[in-house]
Amino acid sequence: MHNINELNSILSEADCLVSEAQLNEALDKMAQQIIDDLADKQPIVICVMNGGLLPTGALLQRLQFPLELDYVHASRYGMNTSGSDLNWTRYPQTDFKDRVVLIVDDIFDQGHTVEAIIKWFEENGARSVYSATVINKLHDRKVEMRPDYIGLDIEDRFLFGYGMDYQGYFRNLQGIYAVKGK
Ligand SMILES: O=P(O)(O)OC[C@H]1O[C@H](OP(=O)(O)OP(=O)(O)O)[C@H](O)[C@@H]1O
Ligand SMILES: Nc1nc2[nH]cnc2c(=O)[nH]1
Repeated sequence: MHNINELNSILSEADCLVSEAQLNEALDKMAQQIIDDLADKQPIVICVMNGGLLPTGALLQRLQFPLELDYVHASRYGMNTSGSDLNWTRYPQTDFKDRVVLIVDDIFDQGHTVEAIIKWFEENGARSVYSATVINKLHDRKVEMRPDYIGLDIEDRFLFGYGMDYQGYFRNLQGIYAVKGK
């Protein structure tokens, strides 16, 4: 457990890059695009834990059509930050063979996570795989593909809030912050 005074000063000194209102506007636009494309496709929405939790909940509230929900946990950070191999600790339980799948995550940074998850679903029998991330971080260290639905482009800093953690904390914030000086 971290010192609460240190955590509070990280938050109070951080730069707020995206407000709750800006997040909601971006989520509304993403949801409308998803509705236009998938409302008649009975997709399986896949939340990529842990970061995808808030974005998935926010999108689901805006998607009032027939869909199913499942989640995966597949992570490269903390294990091997340079490679694209994922450490899967939870596979989906819903039968997605020949189904349309929508992957939802918080951030598309280098893109290895979303790219590898899409590939896994495609190789294991999904009919088609779409992807959505609230944040796209702007830099030139990325994989070639891009998510089908992106909320906001953000500068290349260490971010937290709205799914993203600072040392395990602050995933719950209704805004996106950058650590001071980073
Ligand atoms: O685009 P990339 O460079 O691959 O990075 C993005 C991934 O990193 C974070 O997850 P992380 O593996 O840290 O796990 P978490 O969701 O539990 O925080 C985030 O939630 C994305 O899944
Ligand atoms: N918390 C956090 N996780 C990430 N995973 C990939 N990029 C980031 C980031 O900027 N912040």
